[in-house]
Amino acid sequence: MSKILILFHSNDGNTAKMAELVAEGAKQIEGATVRCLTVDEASHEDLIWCDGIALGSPTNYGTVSHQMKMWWDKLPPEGWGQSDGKIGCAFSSAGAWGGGQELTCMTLLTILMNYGFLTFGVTDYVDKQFSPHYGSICAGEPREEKVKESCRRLGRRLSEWVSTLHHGNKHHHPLAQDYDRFKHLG
Ligand SMILES: Cc1cc2nc3c(=O)[nH]c(=O)nc-3n(C[C@H](O)[C@H](O)[C@H](O)COP(=O)(O)O)c2cc1C
Repeated sequence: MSKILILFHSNDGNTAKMAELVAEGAKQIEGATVRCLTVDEASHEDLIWCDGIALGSPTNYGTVSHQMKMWWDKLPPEGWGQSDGKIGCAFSSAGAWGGGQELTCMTLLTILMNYGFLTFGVTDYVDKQFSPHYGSICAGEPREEKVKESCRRLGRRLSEWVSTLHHGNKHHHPLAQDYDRFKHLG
């Protein structure tokens, strides 16, 4: 069983909607159990529980929200070093395209790296000139199908990696999938 945690903060619901789509994608791989929790709902036990995490925050001044940072800052120090080798990825909503979403994703990934998570990007093109290379990003709420699919693909990829690397299911490796990952390339 792949244990997937979607952990997010959202002031106005946009990142929350992304989180639901990431969860939807994660469930596309058989054997995935998903917990989709806000920073107010999640505890350190959820972090210990998971094999893989998708971390989502609104972009606030080009970086993570203080609520997201606080969640990590308040973790018990003895939990540090317990997540080495787990898989991690990131997503963020900002007010505008180019509003700093990828900077936020990189900061989220940096937090995960500090905890020993193996972080990944997604090479797929989910639409023409549209890819979640450094994590799924969105301006406002996810409305367009390509944005929604980018969130689903991130979650699916997380489940694919967890199933492959943690449970030895080679048929779940991204390169073994039969959907067209680069249909829109070019
Ligand atoms: C304190 C604060 C700082 C913000 N900083 C940025 C920013 O740097 N770039 C941007 O494009 N939008 C910025 N925004 C807008 C939010 O990122 C945007 O509304 C986002 O969709 C909110 O996501 P949420 O609904 O999950 O809270 C900021 C909003 C707030 C409240």
